Amino acid sequence: MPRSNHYTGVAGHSGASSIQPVQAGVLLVNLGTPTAPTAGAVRPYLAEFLGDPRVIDYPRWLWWLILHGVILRLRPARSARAYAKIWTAQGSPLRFGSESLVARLQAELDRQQPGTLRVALAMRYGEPSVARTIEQLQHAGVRRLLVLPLYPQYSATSTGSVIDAVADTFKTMRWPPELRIVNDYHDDPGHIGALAASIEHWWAANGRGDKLLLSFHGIPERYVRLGDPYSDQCQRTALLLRERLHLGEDELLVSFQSRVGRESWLHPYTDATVRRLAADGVKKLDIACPGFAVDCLETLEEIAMQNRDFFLAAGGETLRYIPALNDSVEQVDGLAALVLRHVRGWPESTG
Ligand SMILES: C=CC1=C(C)c2cc3[nH]c(cc4nc(cc5[nH]c(cc1n2)c(C)c5CCC(=O)O)C(CCC(=O)O)=C4C)c(C)c3C=C
Ligand SMILES: [Fe+2]
Ligand SMILES: [Fe+2]
Repeated sequence: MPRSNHYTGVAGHSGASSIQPVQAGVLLVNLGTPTAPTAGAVRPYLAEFLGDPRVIDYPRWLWWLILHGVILRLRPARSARAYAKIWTAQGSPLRFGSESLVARLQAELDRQQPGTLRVALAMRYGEPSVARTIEQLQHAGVRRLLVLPLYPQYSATSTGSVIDAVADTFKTMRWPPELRIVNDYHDDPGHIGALAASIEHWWAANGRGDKLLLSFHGIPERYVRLGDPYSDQCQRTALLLRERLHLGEDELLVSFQSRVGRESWLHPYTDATVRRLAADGVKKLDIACPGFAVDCLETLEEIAMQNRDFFLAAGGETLRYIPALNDSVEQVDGLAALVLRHVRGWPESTG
């Protein structure tokens, strides 16, 4: 393949003069979501997501056979039924929640530092893609790019994959912008403060359960053995949050959800934990999912519906899901502070 055909030219940069000088682009990246709650729309989404070697690292030929021969025949219909339960008039919660967060973050950054930062949203899988969004920022004159994956805890399967997508895009550009990538913000004081405030506000409005369970998305334990810091970062977030909320060790628990496949994933599993708590006599259980910046299938369906049913069936009385930070003032303020810290030192001119 002639490499030169892949490069996007610098022509797009000429757009810079027609708008206010933009100092830096801020690219928020979330996972991505199907375009409709149907098997036909879920299949290509799952094919891209589960075809990513960062997510599933089996030998390509073997995994290709399993993925296309078995999983993509069965899972799309099942996942579509789950998506249908949380789909709204505005579409997928992950998508409109992320869009609203980006709009509010732009407004807040404009208020604090008028005209200097341009915020955009990309999805790791599906649209708007990382490649197309970076190219649009480049066309708008952005010569400095801060990438902020919306994953508070680093995992190679999530954040690492966003880094791949950015690197792949840069490979196609003749004149890529300067680059900074936030690896994680699991212990960022603004973020911990935002989580604590949102849980406290929710308790003030709705009362408090007997225990608070923090459920994080799981990953295979093998990935942690290979050096993924995800598990440590989840535990650290939980500890910092427990201290901020002044809770005892037995009042706040951690578990891991959304296991896929046969390998052993991070323990304890959320479904086994809610059943055990009910069996131990816990009647009112509150669950929050601090690893998810925005509500999505994994929180609204898996936690608020499926795990609620498990808890009630095992003898619990009420399981209440405390919403993600979404586009709240707490999240917007926390991320605005994080962004301003990370762009510090980038000079005024657009280069
Ligand atoms: C099979 C391997 C998977 C790994 C590893 C994994 C890690 C991981 N995922 C998130 C965040 C989200 N995952 C979401 C959905 C989802 N996750 C997997 C599989 C793995 N995730 C699948 C197959 C799906 C699709 C739904 C399904 O069929 O069950 C979502 C929600 C998307 C939405 O549209 O609402 C998020 C968000 C993280 C943070 C992570 C590693 C830490
Ligand atoms: Fe996932
Ligand atoms: Fe799930």
